[in-house]
Amino acid sequence: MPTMLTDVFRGHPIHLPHSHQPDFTSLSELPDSYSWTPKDDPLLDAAPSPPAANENIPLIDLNHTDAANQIGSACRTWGAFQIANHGVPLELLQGIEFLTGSLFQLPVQRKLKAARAETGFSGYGVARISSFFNKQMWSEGFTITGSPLNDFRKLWPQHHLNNYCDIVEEYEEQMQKLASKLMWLSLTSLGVSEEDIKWASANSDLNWAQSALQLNHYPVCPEPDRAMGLAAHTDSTLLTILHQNNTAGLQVFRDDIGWVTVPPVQGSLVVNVGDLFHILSNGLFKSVLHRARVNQTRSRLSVAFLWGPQSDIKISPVPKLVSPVGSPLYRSVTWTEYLKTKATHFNKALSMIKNDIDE
Ligand SMILES: C=C1C[C@]23C[C@@]1(O)CC[C@H]2[C@@]12CCC[C@@](C)(C(=O)O1)[C@H]2[C@@H]3C(=O)O
Ligand SMILES: O=C(O)CCC(=O)C(=O)O
Ligand SMILES: [Fe+2]
Repeated sequence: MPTMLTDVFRGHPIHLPHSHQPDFTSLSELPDSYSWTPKDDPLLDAAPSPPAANENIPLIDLNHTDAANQIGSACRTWGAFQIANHGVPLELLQGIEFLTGSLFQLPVQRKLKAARAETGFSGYGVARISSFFNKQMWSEGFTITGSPLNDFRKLWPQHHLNNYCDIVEEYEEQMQKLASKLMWLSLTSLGVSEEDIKWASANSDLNWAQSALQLNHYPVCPEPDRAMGLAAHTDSTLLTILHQNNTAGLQVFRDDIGWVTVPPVQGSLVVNVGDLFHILSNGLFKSVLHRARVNQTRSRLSVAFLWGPQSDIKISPVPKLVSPVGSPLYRSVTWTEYLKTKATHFNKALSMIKNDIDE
């Protein structure tokens, strides 16, 4: 029986101060515990230098005949891109955004009834990565995997439940199909076909994949320049698909440029390459470092669909992408093993599974 995502953190309790979650709306000044300096995050002020300030991740039309190459190129240079004409109905994006908004509008005491347990996976709370930082993040989150019914029951009266569960189910189904399509488009650009990765066959019913939804809320903040919504991290996924509301905040990092803000484009979705796709592509696709900043006048919502393989699937560099004389850059790893490594070593997880290669 493969481990499900719900079991991943069983042996890895993380003490997270959910119960200290403030009522953000009541704070008119930024408490010191929320004020970040470069000591708390060395990349904090890596701003784009003026000549590069106009650079941005590409917006790719999925109906374009050259979409596969454009996606491949974006995965290599940015590790992120936006997509239009992705086929996910606008009403569904509006539906999940409405659900997310109404969840975070609930009083803190109600949200805490569905708090994520220390060894648990789903529910309400601060970001899992909070334990790696001295300062707190100006955000709250809600993680869902599988049916959200049990958690939603703790939040809402019966008459909302069917509708909200249907939205989540439909959203996950659409995202699942889209993620598989995007993975195959980007692999095609590298000359990799289904023959090369049998477990991920595009024609299978996606039984090999599993996912989680991360709902994020970044409340209005009295001093946004000193606060941090979600600290810099890479996702552990193959791919992450993100819907953001119409408030900017997501930033991606490029070594040669610095932090670049991803502007919200109505109806489009942001796609991030995660660590497992970086491994699968033998380092050709970049798992992108990203973070979320906050805003003084507008609150921000985002919904991240975190997508990876079932827990018994070993991910390793596709042999075709390892040069005939070279060796794979990474050892093989399952998503579960990787999430556990990440839960202990955070942003060092990827380098921990790197092979030692003699130059
Ligand atoms: C499957 C997962 C990926 C994730 C950890 C999680 O168990 C569920 C939440 C995900 C998330 C979202 C915010 C950033 C992140 C680093 C975190 O702390 O929780 C990611 C995790 C990840 O991709 O490693
Ligand atoms: O809110 C955002 O834009 C980023 C969210 C994110 O990175 C995540 O949930 O993993
Ligand atoms: Fe992320």
